[in-house]
Amino acid sequence: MKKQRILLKVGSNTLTKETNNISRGKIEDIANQIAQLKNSCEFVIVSSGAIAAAKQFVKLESKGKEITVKQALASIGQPHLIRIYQEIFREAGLLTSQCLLSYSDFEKDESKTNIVNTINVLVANNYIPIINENDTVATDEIKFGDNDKLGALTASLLKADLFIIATNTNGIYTKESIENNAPKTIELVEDFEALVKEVVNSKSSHGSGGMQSKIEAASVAKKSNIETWIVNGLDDNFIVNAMDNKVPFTKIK
Ligand SMILES: Nc1ncnc2c1ncn2[C@@H]1O[C@H](COP(=O)(O)OP(=O)(O)O)[C@@H](O)[C@H]1O
Ligand SMILES: N[C@@H](CCC(=O)OP(=O)(O)O)C(=O)O
Repeated sequence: MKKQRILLKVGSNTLTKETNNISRGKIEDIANQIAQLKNSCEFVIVSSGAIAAAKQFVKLESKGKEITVKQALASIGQPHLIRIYQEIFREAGLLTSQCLLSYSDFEKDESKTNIVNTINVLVANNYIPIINENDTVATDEIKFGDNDKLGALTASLLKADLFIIATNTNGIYTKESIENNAPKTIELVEDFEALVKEVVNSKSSHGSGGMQSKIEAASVAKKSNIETWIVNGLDDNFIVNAMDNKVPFTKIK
């Protein structure tokens, strides 16, 4: 049986469980779910969290631009982040690798071919690629938003069967329900144009793109006929529970 290829995007908020530290418990939760699903699904992860990881260890002095400090923090935090993934995934019997990509790589045919070839070999050998933006050379993600678009571009390039975005809400809520303080999930999106009107102008403490960038990412995936699920990564077992329809989340077909 051909395995379902899933591109999982995990934001800083999910990884820190909205605290100031990377949550080993959350990474364990992700590892346990992947281990549980490994006979039917193959995973590629786009993970943020490099800057959040660095902030645990250092405070940088700088008279330079804020963006440059963030790039330096990402460089310090990325190896820590990967070390934590590697330690925890290994305990769950899973192998991991690191790939650092930037938007411009998706504009060059040769780079695209190299990305696909490398990742296919990794996956065929049961390695789980953990992708982040190469923040030293590119500032798109840390300046404009988050890894949502990187996740969507990667899902399209790798011909994923499903794109899962883990964030800190039960998917996309209706605007009216947010305003009434009783958030209600839009479970199935068919009218994409109407969806954009539901976005409210807020984002979470560690996140940067808000729901707008998730919707844009979903539209990139949709163009490649990939379904996007926006799920609450703060909950334990969020992937398996969404697959079993046990929790509210947004499905964008
Ligand atoms: N319609 C909506 N439904 C749910 N969340 C929304 C909506 N509109 C805006 N948001 C905001 O988007 C946030 C999630 O995006 P973001 O902060 O970038 O998180 P992440 O780090 O997971 O990428 C939510 O916490 C919420 O504040
Ligand atoms: N690439 C950087 C920043 C990415 C970022 O902020 O993304 P997200 O948490 O998805 O809103 C990092 O790993 O810290």
